[in-house]
Amino acid sequence: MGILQVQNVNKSFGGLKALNNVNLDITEGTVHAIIGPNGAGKSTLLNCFVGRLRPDTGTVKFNGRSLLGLTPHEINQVGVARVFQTPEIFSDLTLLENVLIPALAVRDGAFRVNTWGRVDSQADVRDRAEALLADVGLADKRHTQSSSLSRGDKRRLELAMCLVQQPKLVLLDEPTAGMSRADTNNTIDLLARMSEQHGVTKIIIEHDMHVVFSLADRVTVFAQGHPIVEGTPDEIKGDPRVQEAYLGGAQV
Ligand SMILES: Nc1ncnc2c1ncn2[C@@H]1O[C@H](COP(=O)(O)OP(=O)(O)OP(=O)(O)O)[C@@H](O)[C@H]1O
Repeated sequence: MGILQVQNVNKSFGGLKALNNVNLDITEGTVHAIIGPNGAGKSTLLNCFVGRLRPDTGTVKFNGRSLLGLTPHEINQVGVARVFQTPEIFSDLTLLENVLIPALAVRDGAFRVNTWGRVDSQADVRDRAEALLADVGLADKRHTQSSSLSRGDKRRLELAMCLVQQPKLVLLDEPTAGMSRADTNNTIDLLARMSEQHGVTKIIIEHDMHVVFSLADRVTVFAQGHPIVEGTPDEIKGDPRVQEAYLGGAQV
């Protein structure tokens, strides 16, 4: 049984069927990429995993437990974390403070102002936050205000904010969108190292095939709200159904 099981999920917006009978089984410890042309339903699916959208029908189970009806915070608490396309960080706070907030929130159930006052005495949480900032290459900047970071560094910070929660499943929405090739390659290296060190299961939505083929163990290709092909990167490369789905768009 996979760590995440999606069965017969449908989601419509008015007359538009964004997800059409989706079945997916994500194996624990793997990197699973979801690709497909614009409008194929990838983000809608991710939103159903994190409680931002509720499917019209079907089930989404994480470690055998239904996620449907849970709030985004509750889903976070059971071990599912999401890294957004646009980093969601607190610009006025330092990098270390940014990493401490989700660490304390996940430990205490919610972030409370009176908890903040005791942060310095929370050696375990602080040590973990500092270690993760070092992991993502931001140790030197830990006392810097986050608003001054480059886009690439902001994404690295968000990754540390995600991993400090010790999630079992991480959902990454276009982790290299808008990055230079050099920053993209650094992010690929970082994500690969994260898989080795933390063994976290990852679902990646990505348009950049270089990223997909560098990181993914399995790939599911979506078209018009439905998974049309699933396999290893080698299996889906050159599959005529995939080429057809993109209609001459991204070369797979
Ligand atoms: N909140 C919404 N209300 C109405 N239609 C929506 C909503 N969210 C998504 N859609 C539509 O559902 C379809 C699937 O969109 P979705 O964003 O899931 O695709 P995607 O594969 O993530 O695309 P992209 O790669 O461009 O991000 C699209 O036709 C989109 O316009």
